[in-house]
Amino acid sequence: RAVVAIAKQSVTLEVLSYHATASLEDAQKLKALRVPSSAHFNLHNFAFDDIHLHDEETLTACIRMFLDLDLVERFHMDYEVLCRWLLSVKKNYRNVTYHNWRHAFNVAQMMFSILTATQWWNVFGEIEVLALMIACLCHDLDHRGTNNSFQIKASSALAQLYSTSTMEHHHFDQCIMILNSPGNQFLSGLSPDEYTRVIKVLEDAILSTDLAVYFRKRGAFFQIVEEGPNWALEEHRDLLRAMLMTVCDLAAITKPWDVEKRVAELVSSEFFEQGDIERTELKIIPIDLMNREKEDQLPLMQIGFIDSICLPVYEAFANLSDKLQPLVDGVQQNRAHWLQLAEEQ
Ligand SMILES: CCCOc1ccc(S(=O)(=O)N2CCN(C)CC2)cc1-c1nc(CC)cc(=O)[nH]1
Ligand SMILES: [Zn+2]
Repeated sequence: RAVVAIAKQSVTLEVLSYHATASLEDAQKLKALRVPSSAHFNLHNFAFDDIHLHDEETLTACIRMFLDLDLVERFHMDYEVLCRWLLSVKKNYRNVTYHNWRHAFNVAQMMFSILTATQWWNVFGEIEVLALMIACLCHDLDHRGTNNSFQIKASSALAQLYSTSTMEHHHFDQCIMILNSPGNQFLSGLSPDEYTRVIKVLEDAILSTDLAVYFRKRGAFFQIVEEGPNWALEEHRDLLRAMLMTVCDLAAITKPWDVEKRVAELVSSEFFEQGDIERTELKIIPIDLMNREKEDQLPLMQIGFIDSICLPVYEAFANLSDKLQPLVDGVQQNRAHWLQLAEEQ
């Protein structure tokens, strides 16, 4: 009887772990695919738009970024395990309106294009580049389309676990769960010290995607940028990585108007969906940001978002590298579009 019980339990665990990670068959299919060049995907372009890519192509594009950053060779990655890990990460994003796999993929592409355009992959080093790319792909894992304040208001299981940066702690948790899952351990070629370092940088990077953390840290960052040349010093490195995560996370605001307009539509829909749940299930009136009845205020809210959150950090980065000036120009152009819409109201 004991044997049967153990057999049953292992089946249950297998089903659970199956649920959380991709199958070997799917990994072998991805492994067999050709991986087009970064030029084919337009991956070095700040104006990159994923809309024309099929899901499979987003995965081969991720492989292309890891290959071009020389991460596969340098960290002796087993190619099939890398494929399985990418599939598992994608599988652990829910089908929510905005915070889905496509958002994570776009954030990773922006990190790739910034690190290469500025040559900052040299400043950060291979371990930190590896950690930043993993962080971008994993930074919103298992997002439910609701924000931190909703978790607290709904006293969700996640809010019981983490009282601050609730979602971001959960995203990091999910990231570690996948990295430790059988068949997904694509970092097994790293030395123990290298692995420890990657996980530390990874945790800080994912946690810094909480805008509350960005607000807390950005003053010190702007000061360093003001002071001049020694922004690249080791002691400022973690602050730089934290700000870089925000820049990549919010990068839709820098994109050509047709992209920004489409993404803003997704962001507002997800906010309104949360507002609907707050109204029906939590019996509270949602804040304007999440209130469908205040939809007409959206252009003005975007202008406030641009002026108070976006422009300061994109301008600071453009001061560090003029290669990033196109990002500031993109934000300015979108600001003009939102202002035009606000004036038409
Ligand atoms: C597009 C629908 C309206 O979108 C917004 C409305 C208001 C503000 S806000 O700066 O006033 N502020 C941000 C901090 N919150 C805590 C309180 C509200 C931001 C956005 C917004 N956020 C994102 C990031 C997910 C992307 C984006 O495009 N727009
Ligand atoms: Zn995000």
